[in-house]
Amino acid sequence: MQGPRPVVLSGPSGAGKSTLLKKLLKDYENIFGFSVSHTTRQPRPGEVNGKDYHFVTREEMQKEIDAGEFIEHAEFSGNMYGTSKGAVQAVQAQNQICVLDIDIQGVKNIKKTDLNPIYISVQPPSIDILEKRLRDRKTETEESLLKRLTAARVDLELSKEPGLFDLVIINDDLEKAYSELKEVLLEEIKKTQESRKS
Ligand SMILES: Nc1nc2c(ncn2[C@@H]2O[C@H](COP(=O)(O)OP(=O)(O)O)[C@@H](O)[C@H]2O)c(=O)[nH]1
Ligand SMILES: Nc1ncnc2c1ncn2[C@@H]1O[C@H](COP(=O)(O)OP(=O)(O)O)[C@@H](O)[C@H]1O
Repeated sequence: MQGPRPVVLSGPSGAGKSTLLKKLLKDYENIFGFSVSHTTRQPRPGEVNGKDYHFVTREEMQKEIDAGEFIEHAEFSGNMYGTSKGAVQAVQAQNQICVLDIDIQGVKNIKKTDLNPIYISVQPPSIDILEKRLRDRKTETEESLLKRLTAARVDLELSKEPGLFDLVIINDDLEKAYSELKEVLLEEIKKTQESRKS
């Protein structure tokens, strides 16, 4: 595949993936581009259709999956999520580093493709801290919060598989976690900046 290597950010819901990603996209506006996933979950206040997600019905999404338009898709906490070929192509067409925010099933399925990204797992310091962050975020009902915590335990267990991730970032202090993220991406950032000059 042409262009810079994509980046996969995975890890439990509430671990801080979106927070880290937003910082990265803000600091390196032209370097990184977000792969906008499809989902059947309801938008949260402030989320923008086409920017945070493509919000679709289950029927619409299944139709596109059947038509072969998705690189990967998964069921998470009662909703469908997936990366369309178009989402990745839109970023790569800009010669930007494509960043995907996907769950661990997505990671396993992306491994079967030729995308060849850098795999990073963002993890909380503990399950208790994760629960507090998810509660404080105030985006979930009690039911979806409990589902996310169950999925988080599974995620943390499966993430121990040797070689699954190139890097595990424990997101305790946000600035420290962000520095670790930038550090691992430095080479790709430099390459992309260089290619802009020539
Ligand atoms: N496999 C897969 N997972 C996704 C995709 N988009 C988002 N996810 C994952 O779905 C989970 C739930 O995402 P979301 O509902 O936005 O909740 P949040 O992570 O708590 O903000 C997270 O683990 C995301 O990484 C996708 O396209 N494919
Ligand atoms: N290092 C951190 N310390 C304290 N709170 C954090 C930290 N990182 C993220 N948060 C907060 O935790 C919540 C979950 O983070 P978020 O980025 O939404 O996680 P994810 O995208 O992985 O679901 C958010 O309210 C966010 O502001």
